[in-house]
Amino acid sequence: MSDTAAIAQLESPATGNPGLARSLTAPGLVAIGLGATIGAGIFVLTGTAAAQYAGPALSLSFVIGGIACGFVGLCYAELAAMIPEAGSTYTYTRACLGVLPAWIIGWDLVLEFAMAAATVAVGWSGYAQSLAADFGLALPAALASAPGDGGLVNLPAAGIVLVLTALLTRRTREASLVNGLLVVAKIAIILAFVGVGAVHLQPELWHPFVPENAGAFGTYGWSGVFRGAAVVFFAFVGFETVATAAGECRAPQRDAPVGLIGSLAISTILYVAVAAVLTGLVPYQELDVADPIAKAIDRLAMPGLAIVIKIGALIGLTTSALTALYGQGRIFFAMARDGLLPPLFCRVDPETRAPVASQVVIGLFTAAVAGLVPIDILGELVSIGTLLAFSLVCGIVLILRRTQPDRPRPFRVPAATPMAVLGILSCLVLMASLPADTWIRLAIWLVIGLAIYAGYGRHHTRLIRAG
Ligand SMILES: NC(=[NH2+])NCCC[C@H](N)C(=O)O
Repeated sequence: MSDTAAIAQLESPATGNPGLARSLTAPGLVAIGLGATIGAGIFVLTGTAAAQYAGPALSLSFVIGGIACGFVGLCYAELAAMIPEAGSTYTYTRACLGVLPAWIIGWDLVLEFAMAAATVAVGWSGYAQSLAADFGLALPAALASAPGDGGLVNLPAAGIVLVLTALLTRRTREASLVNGLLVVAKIAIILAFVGVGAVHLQPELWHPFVPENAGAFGTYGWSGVFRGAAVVFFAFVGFETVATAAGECRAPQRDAPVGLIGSLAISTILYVAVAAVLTGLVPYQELDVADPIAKAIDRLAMPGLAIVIKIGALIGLTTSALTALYGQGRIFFAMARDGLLPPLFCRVDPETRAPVASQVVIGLFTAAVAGLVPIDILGELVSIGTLLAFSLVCGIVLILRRTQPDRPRPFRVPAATPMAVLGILSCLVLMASLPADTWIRLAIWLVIGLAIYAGYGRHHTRLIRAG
């Protein structure tokens, strides 16, 4: 569980609460960012992205993703420092554009959070099964993967979501220390992989660096590099969690951007290194597996290390899924308070002060998704949903510079107009690189959201505003 700031805010629903301790410094923010960010993207999706889209050029895909997030990160920093109710994209949209756009974005954020949690859970299941196999244990095939992947239900994926949900219904105050330790463990594992792998590299596997396009957009070639970037964009999702903690840092104008860009830079460097090592150890065509890092280590015939790495991956995936589930609870909390969702979602348990009912509903939904949908479909849906939210954040920065030029901005994006426009453009390019199916799924998701708004939110926000 990474962001204590968010927890504190949830525990005292009056947002902008003066009681929030301003205790976080830049390194603490960087740790929050890394805790929320490093997970299934690097441990799982790198495999398919290299095998199906980018080949060895996957490291370049990560560079592209990192640059796009850099523009967006600066925009987040400006909004986080400016709108003290810094919650999430939902809160910014609600404050700047009104109820309907806020609902659309809030609904879109379900992709970025609940669906991300489901994606990570499927990745967790892959590593857990791979670890169990090292000890001769295996699940019946029907319980090992989703229907689209040849099973009936992915039981470990659904199970981990339910376990984490149970955790989230409890008090989570001392979470930050634990988070710090887990982040260190996660990074140590990645560095160990990069270090050991670097010694055994077979550079000839990097040639050709950009494999020739196989005749369809996105299958290798430069379009494959961009599709790879759009798919592994998932790996960057979560760095913006730092923005939610801006209200708790000592000097937000300095620390928020350092925290955002710092955690982004560190994760980008780690990702590029992992992608390079991975594709230098295993022919990219063979990486189409649920546990690519483990597969690479298996080749080195170091069984001890393989087990350590798998455990490390499981730890990393657990924190990533936990923060995503937690963040979803918090977004629904804000939306329910505005009347866009039933009051159940902002009910806080008097004893644990956690939004218990809401976490349970979210947990059941997410567990079902994790049990039934294959990881590539989920990951791409998360990427497109997040890219949409990110481009909106850049747009809001631009709109507010027009409409509210005098509002105090403790942090200002340098060269705001070009930066925000570049942010929007890079998000759009990545979205455009995703398969048509993903666009259709996004459209269906948004239509369902609009129907719910018409049937529920529209009437209830009016009531709340009138009362
Ligand atoms: N707040 C979130 N949406 N968290 C999910 C983050 C997913 C993370 N980037 C990963 O690769 O596992």
